[in-house]
Amino acid sequence: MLPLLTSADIRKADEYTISHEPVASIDLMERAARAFVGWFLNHFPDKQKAIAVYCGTGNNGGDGLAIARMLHQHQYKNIYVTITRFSDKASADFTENLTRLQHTDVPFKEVNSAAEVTAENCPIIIDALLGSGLNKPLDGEYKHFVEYLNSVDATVVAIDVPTGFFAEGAIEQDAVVLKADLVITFQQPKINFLLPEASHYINCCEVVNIGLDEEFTRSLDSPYQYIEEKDIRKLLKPRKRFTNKGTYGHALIIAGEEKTMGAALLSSAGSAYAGAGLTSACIPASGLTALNSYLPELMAVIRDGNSLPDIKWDKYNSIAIGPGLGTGENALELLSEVLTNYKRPIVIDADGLNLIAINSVLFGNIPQGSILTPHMKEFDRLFGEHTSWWDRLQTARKQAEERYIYIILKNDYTITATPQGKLYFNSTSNAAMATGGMGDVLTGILASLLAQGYSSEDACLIGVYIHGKAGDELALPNRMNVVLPGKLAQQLPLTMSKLTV
Ligand SMILES: NC(=O)C1=CN([C@@H]2O[C@H](COP(=O)(O)OP(=O)(O)OC[C@H]3O[C@@H](n4cnc5c(N)ncnc54)[C@H](OP(=O)(O)O)[C@@H]3O)[C@@H](O)[C@H]2O)[C@@H](O)CC1
Ligand SMILES: [K+]
Repeated sequence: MLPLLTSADIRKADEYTISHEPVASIDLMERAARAFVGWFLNHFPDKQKAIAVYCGTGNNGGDGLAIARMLHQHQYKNIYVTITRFSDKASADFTENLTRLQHTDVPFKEVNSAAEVTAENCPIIIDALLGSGLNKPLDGEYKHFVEYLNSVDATVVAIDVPTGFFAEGAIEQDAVVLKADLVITFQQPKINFLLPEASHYINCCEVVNIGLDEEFTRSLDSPYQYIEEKDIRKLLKPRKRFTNKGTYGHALIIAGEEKTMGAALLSSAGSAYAGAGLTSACIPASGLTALNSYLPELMAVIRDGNSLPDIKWDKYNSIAIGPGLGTGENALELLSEVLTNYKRPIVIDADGLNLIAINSVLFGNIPQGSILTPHMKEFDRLFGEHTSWWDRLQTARKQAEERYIYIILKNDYTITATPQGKLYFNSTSNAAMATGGMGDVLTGILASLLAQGYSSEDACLIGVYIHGKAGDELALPNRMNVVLPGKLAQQLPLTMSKLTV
Protein backbone atom coordinates (compact mmCIF):
# COMPACT_ATOMS: atom_id res chain seq x y z
CA MET A 1 0.00 0.00 0.00
CA LEU A 2 1.50 3.29 -1.03
CA PRO A 3 0.51 6.21 1.18
CA LEU A 4 -0.58 9.18 -0.94
CA LEU A 5 0.52 12.32 0.85
CA THR A 6 -0.69 15.89 0.63
CA SER A 7 1.91 18.54 -0.24
CA ALA A 8 2.19 19.50 3.43
CA ASP A 9 2.94 15.90 4.39
CA ILE A 10 5.39 15.52 1.49
CA ARG A 11 7.25 18.53 2.89
CA LYS A 12 7.34 16.82 6.29
CA ALA A 13 8.70 13.62 4.72
CA ASP A 14 11.20 15.74 2.84
CA GLU A 15 12.40 17.40 6.06
CA TYR A 16 12.47 14.11 7.96
CA THR A 17 14.57 12.45 5.27
CA ILE A 18 16.96 15.40 5.18
CA SER A 19 17.56 15.25 8.92
CA HIS A 20 17.40 11.48 9.52
CA GLU A 21 18.99 9.83 6.50
CA PRO A 22 20.75 12.28 6.70
CA VAL A 23 21.09 13.98 3.33
CA ALA A 24 21.67 17.65 2.59
CA SER A 25 18.67 19.37 1.06
CA ILE A 26 20.69 20.29 -2.04
CA ASP A 27 21.71 16.62 -2.42
CA LEU A 28 18.07 15.51 -2.21
CA MET A 29 17.34 17.96 -5.01
CA GLU A 30 20.26 16.50 -6.94
CA ARG A 31 18.81 13.01 -6.40
CA ALA A 32 15.40 14.15 -7.63
CA ALA A 33 16.93 15.76 -10.71
CA ARG A 34 18.95 12.61 -11.44
CA ALA A 35 15.80 10.46 -11.16
CA PHE A 36 14.02 12.77 -13.62
CA VAL A 37 16.95 12.72 -16.04
CA GLY A 38 17.21 8.91 -15.85
CA TRP A 39 13.67 8.63 -17.13
CA PHE A 40 14.04 11.45 -19.64
CA LEU A 41 17.18 9.95 -21.26
CA ASN A 42 15.35 6.75 -22.12
CA HIS A 43 12.28 8.40 -23.56
CA PHE A 44 13.74 11.45 -25.31
CA PRO A 45 16.96 10.02 -26.77
CA ASP A 46 17.36 12.60 -29.57
CA LYS A 47 20.09 14.86 -28.16
CA GLN A 48 19.91 17.37 -31.02
CA LYS A 49 16.33 18.42 -30.31
CA ALA A 50 16.01 21.85 -28.75
CA ILE A 51 14.75 21.84 -25.17
CA ALA A 52 13.40 24.94 -23.40
CA VAL A 53 13.61 24.71 -19.60
CA TYR A 54 11.40 27.25 -17.81
CA CYS A 55 12.35 27.72 -14.17
CA GLY A 56 10.63 29.56 -11.35
CA THR A 57 12.69 30.58 -8.34
CA GLY A 58 11.45 28.01 -5.78
CA ASN A 59 12.66 24.44 -5.43
CA ASN A 60 10.78 23.32 -8.53
CA GLY A 61 12.85 25.86 -10.44
CA GLY A 62 15.95 24.55 -8.63
CA ASP A 63 15.13 21.08 -9.96
CA GLY A 64 14.84 22.58 -13.44
CA LEU A 65 18.29 24.15 -13.24
CA ALA A 66 19.86 20.91 -11.97
CA ILE A 67 18.12 18.96 -14.74
CA ALA A 68 19.34 21.40 -17.41
CA ARG A 69 22.91 20.96 -16.11
CA MET A 70 22.63 17.16 -16.08
CA LEU A 71 21.11 16.98 -19.57
CA HIS A 72 24.00 19.12 -20.78
CA GLN A 73 26.44 16.67 -19.16
CA HIS A 74 24.62 13.90 -21.05
CA GLN A 75 25.44 15.74 -24.30
CA TYR A 76 22.05 17.26 -25.01
CA LYS A 77 23.26 20.03 -27.32
CA ASN A 78 20.42 22.55 -27.44
CA ILE A 79 19.22 23.50 -23.99
CA TYR A 80 17.81 26.97 -23.36
CA VAL A 81 17.01 27.98 -19.80
CA THR A 82 14.64 30.82 -18.96
CA ILE A 83 14.29 31.93 -15.34
CA THR A 84 11.08 33.76 -14.44
CA ARG A 85 11.87 36.37 -11.81
CA PHE A 86 8.24 37.16 -11.18
CA SER A 87 8.90 37.69 -7.47
CA ASP A 88 11.87 38.71 -5.34
CA LYS A 89 11.95 35.40 -3.53
CA ALA A 90 14.34 32.59 -4.38
CA SER A 91 14.97 29.36 -2.46
CA ALA A 92 18.49 28.56 -1.24
CA ASP A 93 18.68 25.41 -3.37
CA PHE A 94 17.49 27.32 -6.43
CA THR A 95 20.27 29.88 -5.86
CA GLU A 96 22.90 27.16 -5.39
CA ASN A 97 21.79 25.43 -8.58
CA LEU A 98 21.95 28.70 -10.47
CA THR A 99 25.59 29.04 -9.38
CA ARG A 100 26.24 25.48 -10.54
CA LEU A 101 24.60 26.17 -13.89
CA GLN A 102 26.74 29.27 -14.34
CA HIS A 103 29.80 26.99 -14.24
CA THR A 104 28.56 25.29 -17.42
CA ASP A 105 28.06 26.88 -20.81
CA VAL A 106 24.30 26.26 -20.87
CA PRO A 107 22.74 29.54 -22.03
CA PHE A 108 20.16 31.09 -19.70
CA LYS A 109 18.23 34.32 -19.48
CA GLU A 110 16.10 35.93 -16.84
CA VAL A 111 12.75 37.63 -17.44
CA ASN A 112 10.72 39.83 -15.11
CA SER A 113 7.44 39.65 -16.96
CA ALA A 114 5.63 37.36 -19.38
CA ALA A 115 5.83 40.08 -22.05
CA GLU A 116 9.63 39.73 -22.17
CA VAL A 117 9.46 36.09 -23.28
CA THR A 118 10.43 35.69 -26.91
CA ALA A 119 8.60 33.32 -29.26
CA GLU A 120 9.08 29.72 -28.26
CA ASN A 121 10.19 27.34 -30.98
CA CYS A 122 11.69 24.41 -29.07
CA PRO A 123 9.83 21.14 -29.67
CA ILE A 124 10.29 20.14 -26.01
CA ILE A 125 9.44 22.27 -22.99
CA ILE A 126 10.46 21.29 -19.47
CA ASP A 127 8.14 22.90 -16.95
CA ALA A 128 9.97 23.87 -13.74
CA LEU A 129 8.02 27.05 -13.01
CA LEU A 130 6.01 25.94 -9.99
CA GLY A 131 5.54 22.54 -8.40
CA SER A 132 3.96 21.36 -5.19
CA GLY A 133 4.54 24.78 -3.58
CA LEU A 134 1.55 26.27 -5.44
CA ASN A 135 -0.52 28.05 -2.79
CA LYS A 136 -3.04 30.07 -4.83
CA PRO A 137 -4.50 29.92 -8.35
CA LEU A 138 -2.26 31.43 -11.00
CA ASP A 139 -2.76 35.05 -11.79
CA GLY A 140 -0.74 37.99 -13.09
CA GLU A 141 2.53 37.15 -14.85
CA TYR A 142 2.38 33.38 -14.22
CA LYS A 143 -1.13 33.19 -15.60
CA HIS A 144 -0.21 35.13 -18.77
CA PHE A 145 2.91 33.07 -19.23
CA VAL A 146 1.17 29.72 -18.79
CA GLU A 147 -1.60 30.76 -21.19
CA TYR A 148 1.09 31.62 -23.70
CA LEU A 149 2.91 28.29 -23.26
CA ASN A 150 -0.38 26.43 -23.64
CA SER A 151 -0.74 28.01 -27.08
CA VAL A 152 2.68 26.72 -28.21
CA ASP A 153 2.92 23.50 -30.20
CA ALA A 154 5.49 21.57 -28.15
CA THR A 155 5.76 18.49 -25.96
CA VAL A 156 5.54 19.64 -22.36
CA VAL A 157 7.28 17.58 -19.70
CA ALA A 158 6.46 18.83 -16.20
CA ILE A 159 8.73 18.34 -13.23
CA ASP A 160 6.81 16.88 -10.29
CA VAL A 161 3.55 18.83 -10.80
CA PRO A 162 2.39 20.90 -13.81
CA THR A 163 2.52 24.61 -13.05
CA GLY A 164 -0.80 25.79 -11.65
CA PHE A 165 -2.12 22.31 -10.81
CA PHE A 166 -3.08 21.82 -7.17
CA ALA A 167 -1.75 18.47 -5.97
CA GLU A 168 -4.75 18.14 -3.66
CA GLY A 169 -7.95 20.06 -2.94
CA ALA A 170 -10.83 20.99 -5.24
CA ILE A 171 -9.79 21.90 -8.77
CA GLU A 172 -11.69 24.86 -10.15
CA GLN A 173 -13.29 24.20 -13.51
CA ASP A 174 -11.63 27.24 -15.10
CA ALA A 175 -8.19 26.68 -13.50
CA VAL A 176 -5.23 27.93 -15.57
CA VAL A 177 -2.69 25.12 -15.63
CA LEU A 178 0.22 24.36 -17.92
CA LYS A 179 -1.02 21.33 -19.85
CA ALA A 180 1.54 18.56 -19.63
CA ASP A 181 2.01 15.72 -22.09
CA LEU A 182 4.02 14.00 -19.40
CA VAL A 183 4.61 14.61 -15.71
CA ILE A 184 7.61 13.00 -14.08
CA THR A 185 6.63 13.17 -10.45
CA PHE A 186 8.65 12.45 -7.34
CA GLN A 187 8.05 9.55 -4.96
CA GLN A 188 4.27 9.11 -5.38
CA PRO A 189 1.46 10.20 -7.67
CA LYS A 190 -0.12 13.34 -6.23
CA ILE A 191 -3.70 12.72 -5.06
CA ASN A 192 -5.35 14.92 -7.70
CA PHE A 193 -3.45 13.08 -10.47
CA LEU A 194 -5.80 10.16 -9.75
CA LEU A 195 -9.02 12.13 -10.12
CA PRO A 196 -10.82 12.70 -13.43
CA GLU A 197 -10.12 16.46 -13.51
CA ALA A 198 -6.45 15.59 -14.09
CA SER A 199 -7.33 14.38 -17.57
CA HIS A 200 -7.74 18.03 -18.70
CA TYR A 201 -4.16 18.85 -17.76
CA ILE A 202 -2.09 15.66 -17.64
CA ASN A 203 -1.80 13.18 -20.46
CA CYS A 204 0.56 10.75 -18.79
CA CYS A 205 2.38 10.48 -15.46
CA GLU A 206 5.49 8.60 -14.38
CA VAL A 207 6.57 8.26 -10.77
CA VAL A 208 10.29 8.21 -9.93
CA ASN A 209 11.56 7.28 -6.50
CA ILE A 210 13.71 9.82 -4.69
CA GLY A 211 14.18 7.81 -1.48
CA LEU A 212 11.98 9.69 0.99
CA ASP A 213 11.85 7.76 4.28
CA GLU A 214 9.16 5.11 3.77
CA GLU A 215 8.68 4.26 7.42
CA PHE A 216 8.06 7.93 8.15
CA THR A 217 5.61 8.31 5.26
CA ARG A 218 3.69 5.28 6.55
CA SER A 219 3.69 6.70 10.08
CA LEU A 220 1.82 9.76 8.82
CA ASP A 221 -1.17 7.40 8.45
CA SER A 222 -2.55 9.21 5.43
CA PRO A 223 -6.24 8.60 4.74
CA TYR A 224 -5.31 8.30 1.06
CA GLN A 225 -3.74 4.97 0.11
CA TYR A 226 -2.87 3.48 -3.27
CA ILE A 227 -3.50 -0.28 -3.56
CA GLU A 228 -0.86 -2.35 -5.27
CA GLU A 229 -0.74 -5.97 -6.40
CA LYS A 230 1.25 -7.05 -3.36
CA ASP A 231 -1.58 -5.88 -1.09
CA ILE A 232 -4.12 -8.02 -2.93
CA ARG A 233 -1.81 -11.02 -2.89
CA LYS A 234 -1.84 -10.82 0.92
CA LEU A 235 -5.64 -10.70 1.06
CA LEU A 236 -6.71 -13.23 -1.55
CA LYS A 237 -6.86 -16.80 -0.22
CA PRO A 238 -6.15 -19.78 -2.48
CA ARG A 239 -8.83 -22.44 -2.71
CA LYS A 240 -7.88 -25.39 -0.55
CA ARG A 241 -8.06 -29.17 -0.91
CA PHE A 242 -10.98 -30.99 0.75
CA THR A 243 -13.32 -28.05 0.25
CA ASN A 244 -16.72 -28.13 -1.42
CA LYS A 245 -19.28 -25.69 -2.78
CA GLY A 246 -20.51 -25.10 0.77
CA THR A 247 -17.10 -23.74 1.71
CA TYR A 248 -17.44 -20.87 -0.73
CA GLY A 249 -20.89 -19.64 0.21
CA HIS A 250 -24.15 -18.88 -1.53
CA ALA A 251 -24.73 -15.46 -3.09
CA LEU A 252 -28.16 -14.12 -4.04
CA ILE A 253 -28.29 -11.54 -6.81
CA ILE A 254 -31.57 -9.60 -6.90
CA ALA A 255 -31.57 -7.91 -10.27
CA GLY A 256 -33.11 -7.50 -13.71
CA GLU A 257 -36.51 -6.85 -15.18
CA GLU A 258 -37.84 -8.39 -18.37
CA LYS A 259 -36.03 -5.81 -20.49
CA THR A 260 -32.94 -5.52 -18.32
CA MET A 261 -32.15 -9.19 -17.78
CA GLY A 262 -28.66 -8.55 -19.10
CA ALA A 263 -27.78 -6.75 -15.88
CA ALA A 264 -28.95 -9.74 -13.83
CA LEU A 265 -27.02 -12.18 -16.02
CA LEU A 266 -23.80 -10.19 -15.85
CA SER A 267 -23.98 -9.69 -12.08
CA SER A 268 -24.70 -13.35 -11.55
CA ALA A 269 -21.88 -14.35 -13.88
CA GLY A 270 -19.55 -12.03 -11.91
CA SER A 271 -20.50 -13.88 -8.74
CA ALA A 272 -20.13 -17.37 -10.21
CA TYR A 273 -16.79 -16.70 -11.92
CA ALA A 274 -15.40 -14.92 -8.83
CA GLY A 275 -15.87 -18.21 -7.04
CA ALA A 276 -19.06 -18.25 -4.95
CA GLY A 277 -19.95 -21.89 -4.22
CA LEU A 278 -23.50 -21.19 -5.36
CA THR A 279 -25.09 -18.21 -7.08
CA SER A 280 -28.84 -17.68 -7.21
CA ALA A 281 -30.39 -14.98 -9.32
CA CYS A 282 -33.68 -13.48 -8.17
CA ILE A 283 -35.27 -12.57 -11.51
CA PRO A 284 -38.68 -12.20 -13.19
CA ALA A 285 -40.19 -15.40 -14.61
CA SER A 286 -39.75 -14.02 -18.11
CA GLY A 287 -35.98 -14.16 -17.66
CA LEU A 288 -35.71 -17.81 -16.74
CA THR A 289 -34.91 -19.10 -20.23
CA ALA A 290 -32.27 -16.45 -20.66
CA LEU A 291 -30.71 -17.35 -17.30
CA ASN A 292 -30.62 -21.07 -18.01
CA SER A 293 -29.18 -20.68 -21.44
CA TYR A 294 -26.63 -18.01 -20.48
CA LEU A 295 -25.06 -19.86 -17.58
CA PRO A 296 -26.63 -23.14 -16.47
CA GLU A 297 -24.57 -23.05 -13.26
CA LEU A 298 -26.83 -20.27 -11.96
CA MET A 299 -29.93 -21.02 -9.90
CA ALA A 300 -33.13 -19.02 -10.09
CA VAL A 301 -35.46 -17.52 -7.49
CA ILE A 302 -38.47 -16.34 -9.47
CA ARG A 303 -40.25 -13.02 -8.89
CA ASP A 304 -43.73 -13.54 -10.27
CA GLY A 305 -45.74 -10.50 -11.37
CA ASN A 306 -46.37 -8.16 -8.48
CA SER A 307 -45.84 -10.69 -5.72
CA LEU A 308 -42.60 -10.80 -3.86
CA PRO A 309 -40.75 -14.09 -3.90
CA ASP A 310 -40.47 -16.19 -0.81
CA ILE A 311 -36.82 -15.69 0.04
CA LYS A 312 -35.23 -17.94 2.66
CA TRP A 313 -32.92 -15.29 4.08
CA ASP A 314 -30.76 -17.67 6.10
CA LYS A 315 -29.80 -19.61 3.01
CA TYR A 316 -27.64 -16.82 1.63
CA ASN A 317 -24.23 -15.77 2.79
CA SER A 318 -24.53 -12.53 0.87
CA ILE A 319 -27.04 -10.52 -1.16
CA ALA A 320 -26.53 -7.98 -3.92
CA ILE A 321 -29.46 -5.89 -5.09
CA GLY A 322 -29.99 -3.33 -7.81
CA PRO A 323 -28.67 -3.94 -11.33
CA GLY A 324 -31.51 -3.51 -13.83
CA LEU A 325 -34.08 -3.73 -11.03
CA GLY A 326 -36.00 -0.57 -11.96
CA THR A 327 -37.29 1.97 -9.49
CA GLY A 328 -40.99 1.02 -9.46
CA GLU A 329 -43.17 -0.05 -6.52
CA ASN A 330 -42.13 -3.71 -6.73
CA ALA A 331 -38.46 -2.88 -6.69
CA LEU A 332 -38.95 -0.57 -3.72
CA GLU A 333 -40.84 -3.27 -1.82
CA LEU A 334 -38.16 -5.78 -2.62
CA LEU A 335 -35.39 -3.51 -1.39
CA SER A 336 -37.34 -2.69 1.78
CA GLU A 337 -37.83 -6.42 2.39
CA VAL A 338 -34.14 -7.08 2.04
CA LEU A 339 -33.21 -4.21 4.35
CA THR A 340 -35.74 -5.40 6.94
CA ASN A 341 -34.93 -9.09 6.88
CA TYR A 342 -31.27 -9.45 6.07
CA LYS A 343 -28.86 -8.38 8.74
CA ARG A 344 -25.50 -9.12 7.14
CA PRO A 345 -23.65 -6.72 4.84
CA ILE A 346 -25.23 -6.44 1.41
CA VAL A 347 -24.11 -4.94 -1.88
CA ILE A 348 -26.30 -2.14 -3.28
CA ASP A 349 -25.83 -0.95 -6.85
CA ALA A 350 -27.58 0.89 -9.67
CA ASP A 351 -31.37 1.06 -9.14
CA GLY A 352 -30.87 -0.06 -5.55
CA LEU A 353 -28.97 3.20 -5.05
CA ASN A 354 -31.48 5.21 -7.05
CA LEU A 355 -34.28 3.87 -4.86
CA ILE A 356 -32.44 4.98 -1.74
CA ALA A 357 -31.82 8.39 -3.29
CA ILE A 358 -35.59 8.79 -3.80
CA ASN A 359 -36.52 7.24 -0.42
CA SER A 360 -33.77 8.43 1.86
CA VAL A 361 -35.51 6.96 4.89
CA LEU A 362 -34.13 3.61 3.68
CA PHE A 363 -30.64 4.80 4.44
CA GLY A 364 -31.20 4.10 8.11
CA ASN A 365 -31.94 0.41 7.41
CA ILE A 366 -28.79 -0.45 5.48
CA PRO A 367 -26.95 -3.15 7.45
CA GLN A 368 -23.61 -2.03 8.84
CA GLY A 369 -20.67 -3.02 6.70
CA SER A 370 -22.73 -2.94 3.50
CA ILE A 371 -21.12 -1.91 0.23
CA LEU A 372 -22.57 0.81 -2.03
CA THR A 373 -21.15 0.99 -5.55
CA PRO A 374 -22.19 4.29 -7.14
CA HIS A 375 -20.80 5.83 -10.27
CA MET A 376 -20.52 9.61 -10.21
CA LYS A 377 -24.13 10.37 -11.10
CA GLU A 378 -25.54 7.82 -8.66
CA PHE A 379 -23.23 9.22 -6.00
CA ASP A 380 -24.53 12.76 -6.54
CA ARG A 381 -28.12 11.54 -6.54
CA LEU A 382 -27.47 9.94 -3.16
CA PHE A 383 -25.43 12.65 -1.50
CA GLY A 384 -26.10 15.86 -3.47
CA GLU A 385 -24.43 17.63 -6.38
CA HIS A 386 -20.65 18.09 -6.25
CA THR A 387 -18.56 20.36 -8.43
CA SER A 388 -15.27 18.54 -7.91
CA TRP A 389 -14.06 15.01 -7.33
CA TRP A 390 -12.08 16.15 -4.33
CA ASP A 391 -15.33 17.23 -2.67
CA ARG A 392 -16.90 13.92 -3.64
CA LEU A 393 -14.07 12.11 -1.87
CA GLN A 394 -14.59 14.10 1.30
CA THR A 395 -18.33 13.37 1.24
CA ALA A 396 -17.70 9.67 0.62
CA ARG A 397 -15.34 9.54 3.56
CA LYS A 398 -17.75 11.33 5.88
CA GLN A 399 -20.77 9.25 4.83
CA ALA A 400 -18.85 5.97 5.12
CA GLU A 401 -17.75 6.90 8.64
CA GLU A 402 -21.13 8.15 9.80
CA ARG A 403 -23.16 5.29 8.36
CA TYR A 404 -20.57 2.55 8.89
CA ILE A 405 -20.74 1.52 5.25
CA TYR A 406 -18.26 1.10 2.39
CA ILE A 407 -18.67 3.34 -0.62
CA ILE A 408 -17.02 2.28 -3.85
CA LEU A 409 -16.87 5.38 -6.02
CA LYS A 410 -16.38 4.11 -9.57
CA ASN A 411 -13.84 5.95 -11.65
CA ASP A 412 -10.56 5.33 -13.53
CA TYR A 413 -8.92 4.85 -10.15
CA THR A 414 -11.93 3.49 -8.30
CA ILE A 415 -11.94 4.71 -4.71
CA THR A 416 -13.21 2.77 -1.71
CA ALA A 417 -14.21 4.89 1.29
CA THR A 418 -14.29 2.94 4.54
CA PRO A 419 -15.95 3.47 7.93
CA GLN A 420 -12.44 3.95 9.35
CA GLY A 421 -12.01 7.06 7.23
CA LYS A 422 -9.64 5.59 4.64
CA LEU A 423 -9.83 6.24 0.90
CA TYR A 424 -8.25 3.42 -1.07
CA PHE A 425 -7.36 4.13 -4.71
CA ASN A 426 -7.36 1.13 -7.00
CA SER A 427 -4.52 0.78 -9.49
CA THR A 428 -6.04 -1.51 -12.14
CA SER A 429 -8.53 -1.02 -15.03
CA ASN A 430 -8.39 0.74 -18.38
CA ALA A 431 -10.54 2.68 -20.81
CA ALA A 432 -11.50 -0.46 -22.78
CA MET A 433 -13.66 -1.35 -19.79
CA ALA A 434 -15.84 1.75 -20.16
CA THR A 435 -18.89 -0.13 -21.38
CA GLY A 436 -22.40 -0.88 -20.11
CA GLY A 437 -22.65 -3.86 -17.78
CA MET A 438 -19.14 -3.56 -16.37
CA GLY A 439 -20.47 -2.30 -13.03
CA ASP A 440 -22.97 -5.16 -12.89
CA VAL A 441 -20.09 -7.64 -13.02
CA LEU A 442 -18.35 -5.80 -10.17
CA THR A 443 -21.51 -6.04 -8.07
CA GLY A 444 -21.58 -9.79 -8.58
CA ILE A 445 -17.89 -10.11 -7.70
CA LEU A 446 -18.41 -8.23 -4.44
CA ALA A 447 -21.39 -10.40 -3.46
CA SER A 448 -19.33 -13.46 -4.31
CA LEU A 449 -16.40 -12.40 -2.12
CA LEU A 450 -18.72 -11.62 0.79
CA ALA A 451 -20.32 -15.05 0.35
CA GLN A 452 -16.85 -16.61 0.46
CA GLY A 453 -16.29 -15.08 3.88
CA TYR A 454 -14.13 -12.07 3.10
CA SER A 455 -14.72 -9.02 5.28
CA SER A 456 -16.46 -6.09 3.59
CA GLU A 457 -13.21 -4.15 3.41
CA ASP A 458 -11.27 -7.04 1.89
CA ALA A 459 -14.12 -7.76 -0.53
CA CYS A 460 -14.00 -4.13 -1.72
CA LEU A 461 -10.23 -4.04 -2.17
CA ILE A 462 -9.98 -7.47 -3.80
CA GLY A 463 -13.15 -7.08 -5.88
CA VAL A 464 -12.26 -3.75 -7.40
CA TYR A 465 -8.67 -4.85 -8.02
CA ILE A 466 -9.46 -8.16 -9.76
CA HIS A 467 -12.23 -6.57 -11.80
CA GLY A 468 -9.73 -4.03 -13.18
CA LYS A 469 -6.95 -6.56 -13.46
CA ALA A 470 -9.06 -8.97 -15.52
CA GLY A 471 -9.85 -6.03 -17.82
CA ASP A 472 -6.15 -5.16 -18.06
CA GLU A 473 -5.19 -8.75 -18.86
CA LEU A 474 -7.69 -8.85 -21.70
CA ALA A 475 -7.23 -5.35 -23.12
CA LEU A 476 -3.60 -4.39 -22.70
CA PRO A 477 -1.57 -7.25 -24.27
CA ASN A 478 -4.14 -7.71 -27.04
CA ARG A 479 -4.56 -3.98 -27.66
CA MET A 480 -8.31 -4.42 -27.43
CA ASN A 481 -10.34 -1.28 -27.89
CA VAL A 482 -13.23 -2.60 -25.84
CA VAL A 483 -13.59 -5.42 -23.34
CA LEU A 484 -17.11 -6.72 -22.89
CA PRO A 485 -18.28 -7.45 -19.35
CA GLY A 486 -19.24 -11.07 -20.05
CA LYS A 487 -15.72 -11.81 -21.32
CA LEU A 488 -14.25 -10.06 -18.30
CA ALA A 489 -16.27 -12.25 -15.97
CA GLN A 490 -14.89 -15.35 -17.71
CA GLN A 491 -11.35 -14.07 -17.20
CA LEU A 492 -11.75 -13.80 -13.41
CA PRO A 493 -10.78 -17.39 -12.48
CA LEU A 494 -7.44 -16.99 -14.26
CA THR A 495 -6.84 -13.51 -12.83
CA MET A 496 -7.53 -14.77 -9.33
CA SER A 497 -5.38 -17.85 -9.62
CA LYS A 498 -2.42 -15.77 -10.84
CA LEU A 499 -2.73 -13.64 -7.71
CA THR A 500 -2.63 -16.63 -5.38
CA VAL A 501 0.50 -18.39 -6.70
N1 LIG B 1 9.10 16.93 -2.05
C1 LIG B 1 10.35 16.60 -2.10
O1 LIG B 1 10.72 15.74 -1.41
C2 LIG B 1 11.23 17.29 -3.01
C3 LIG B 1 10.76 18.36 -3.76
N2 LIG B 1 11.50 18.94 -4.68
C4 LIG B 1 10.93 19.99 -5.52
O2 LIG B 1 10.45 21.05 -4.77
C5 LIG B 1 9.19 21.47 -5.28
C6 LIG B 1 8.46 22.24 -4.27
O3 LIG B 1 9.25 23.38 -4.06
P1 LIG B 1 8.75 24.64 -3.27
O4 LIG B 1 8.10 24.20 -2.02
O5 LIG B 1 9.89 25.56 -3.16
O6 LIG B 1 7.63 25.18 -4.21
P2 LIG B 1 7.59 25.64 -5.76
O7 LIG B 1 6.56 24.80 -6.37
O8 LIG B 1 8.92 25.68 -6.35
O9 LIG B 1 7.03 27.13 -5.67
C7 LIG B 1 7.28 27.91 -4.56
C8 LIG B 1 7.16 29.37 -4.86
O10 LIG B 1 6.02 29.60 -5.63
C9 LIG B 1 5.34 30.75 -5.13
N3 LIG B 1 3.95 30.55 -5.50
C10 LIG B 1 3.09 29.65 -5.06
N4 LIG B 1 1.91 29.77 -5.69
C11 LIG B 1 2.05 30.77 -6.57
C12 LIG B 1 1.20 31.37 -7.52
N5 LIG B 1 -0.05 30.96 -7.70
N6 LIG B 1 1.65 32.39 -8.26
C13 LIG B 1 2.91 32.83 -8.08
N7 LIG B 1 3.77 32.30 -7.21
C14 LIG B 1 3.36 31.29 -6.46
C15 LIG B 1 5.66 30.79 -3.69
O11 LIG B 1 5.74 32.12 -3.32
P3 LIG B 1 4.98 32.70 -2.04
O12 LIG B 1 3.53 32.57 -2.30
O13 LIG B 1 5.41 31.89 -0.87
O14 LIG B 1 5.39 34.12 -1.99
C16 LIG B 1 7.03 30.13 -3.61
O15 LIG B 1 8.03 31.08 -3.62
C17 LIG B 1 8.57 20.17 -5.71
O16 LIG B 1 7.50 20.34 -6.61
C18 LIG B 1 9.76 19.50 -6.34
O17 LIG B 1 9.90 19.91 -7.68
C19 LIG B 1 12.80 18.37 -4.98
O18 LIG B 1 13.70 19.34 -5.31
C20 LIG B 1 13.46 17.62 -3.88
C21 LIG B 1 12.62 16.80 -3.09
K1 LIG C 1 6.42 22.10 -12.66
